[in-house]
Amino acid sequence: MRISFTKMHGLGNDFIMLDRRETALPAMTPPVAKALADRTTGIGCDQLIVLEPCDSADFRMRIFNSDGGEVEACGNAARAVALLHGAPARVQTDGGVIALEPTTDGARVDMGEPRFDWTDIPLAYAMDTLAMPVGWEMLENPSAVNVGNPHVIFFVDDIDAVPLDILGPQIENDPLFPERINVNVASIVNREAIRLRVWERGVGLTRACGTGACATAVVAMKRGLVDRKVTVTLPGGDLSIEWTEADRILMAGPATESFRGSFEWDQFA
Ligand SMILES: N[C@@H](CCC[C@H](N)C(=O)O)C(=O)O
Repeated sequence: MRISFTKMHGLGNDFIMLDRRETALPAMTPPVAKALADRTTGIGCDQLIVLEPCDSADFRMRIFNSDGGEVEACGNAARAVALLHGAPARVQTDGGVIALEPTTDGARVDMGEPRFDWTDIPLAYAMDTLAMPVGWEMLENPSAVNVGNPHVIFFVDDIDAVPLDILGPQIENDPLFPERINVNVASIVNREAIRLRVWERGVGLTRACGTGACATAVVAMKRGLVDRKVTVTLPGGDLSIEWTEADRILMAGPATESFRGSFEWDQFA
């Protein structure tokens, strides 16, 4: 069976998008997602996104990391979905319902409410999630938050001096994080600007992580380091993040369609 896909990206964080909302396609599985995401033998992407019909919202968005694991949230892909859908929509994800709307240069997304309890991250045992009494070599005293998916955030003077390719996988797979974790290193530039690099759970270093930007912004706000609206600069570019008085995280930034193509399902199944 020949399957059509759209290749998209948000700040260089790239996606294969499959639309099952109106076309019957075979069900996605972790091994097929992993094979398609492989940059050497497949099409190649950081995340594979599947859109499906759903009763509780306008449609459902499923997210598979390049290691094949299905996860709850993806901020950059949410903006790409807004562009693909072309109209405001409420979208069911495994991390909750998000609301997205396309803009002239990308999309705006209401990512929902952050959760800070240690059971929400989740952590293996109770601790203060704003100032965690733990460390891995040069990375110490992080914060953790769940913004649909789990993040740990380290504030450092120089994000480029952190060997995130070495410490990222150690922290991602530490037993403190029973569902593994996305690892963020951030520097405060001023009260309205943050620099950020992310080691993504199930992927590795990416050009940008939308949920990482949301997670970093809200814990920086909670620590009193920045104002309630900031620009987060990632290797792939900038995102605007606001944490409203109504406890919603609003993200705005670009999204781009790269190309459309098709593949033979049996080649990857
Ligand atoms: N690229 C993403 C996050 C994708 C999921 C993440 N790797 C996880 O495992 O939770 C984003 O833009 O938010």
